[in-house]
Amino acid sequence: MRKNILEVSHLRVWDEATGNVLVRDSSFQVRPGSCLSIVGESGSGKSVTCRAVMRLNKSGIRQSGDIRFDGVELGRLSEKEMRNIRGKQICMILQHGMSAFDPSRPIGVHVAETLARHYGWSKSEITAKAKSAMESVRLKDPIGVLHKYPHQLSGGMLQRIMIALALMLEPDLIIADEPTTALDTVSQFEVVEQLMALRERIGCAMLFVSHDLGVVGKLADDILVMKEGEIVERGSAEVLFSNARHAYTRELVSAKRVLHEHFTKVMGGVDLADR
Ligand SMILES: Nc1ncnc2c1ncn2[C@@H]1O[C@H](COP(=O)(O)OP(=O)(O)OP(=O)(O)O)[C@@H](O)[C@H]1O
Repeated sequence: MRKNILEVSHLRVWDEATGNVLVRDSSFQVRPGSCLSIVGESGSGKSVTCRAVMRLNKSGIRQSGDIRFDGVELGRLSEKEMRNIRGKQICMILQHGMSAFDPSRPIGVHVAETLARHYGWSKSEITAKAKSAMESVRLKDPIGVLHKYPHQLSGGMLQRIMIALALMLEPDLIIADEPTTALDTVSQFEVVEQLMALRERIGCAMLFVSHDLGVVGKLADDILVMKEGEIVERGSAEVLFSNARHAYTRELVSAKRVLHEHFTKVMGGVDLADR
């Protein structure tokens, strides 16, 4: 059997200024091609965990423990080596597309620079590949979109551009931190569909953070539940949804059911979650 693509052992993250521990002693693995979802209430340490893997927490935030990506201990890499891994081997899809793109430059410039940094493609090759990837995430008029600035596009469009970029970069791991939270319901479904298609096409693994268990149910093979910086439960999605052991997980699952029933009722009986 192939080794895990990501192995996190005894990750501890703390705020140097206050001494507050943000993640206590977190260990988990992601198998190649599988999706591990981290769920939990706001402030439980999900984003800090993702940023620790990417080594992107703010400078006052310290971390210890061992993070291995494809067998390589990321903590030992120089910042330059880490930059080569980010994007090409690990792609991050963030909650707000706006924060992922430079607001002062058209989207196409960002896309071209990212691709040129990792591949030696010519300008015309980049345009052709970007056009085809953007069409496959159902973005209309891709060339027009490449000329737009981030503020001229909707949140759902920016998320799909990030997914298109991941399609072109073909990373081994995608870290998606609440990629659907800021979107309206229709865009949420479109983005989840595209993330599922992306996994199918490039076979990448995924670390998927969300507090929306409906979305998690569509994507996750395995789930970690975090609370106050600690992993309080873990297991396969199937087992966790039907047979949660921890009271907190049961609360999450039943809150999801109530929301889901309410949603079905207000939609006049149409169950979008099962589309
Ligand atoms: N730059 C920072 N400086 C100090 N504390 C921070 C910083 N970033 C996050 N924290 C703290 O770390 C804890 C975990 O935050 P984190 O953003 O990981 O939570 P989360 O589970 O992702 O929540 P959400 O679902 O709201 O995004 C919180 O108590 C937060 O206040």
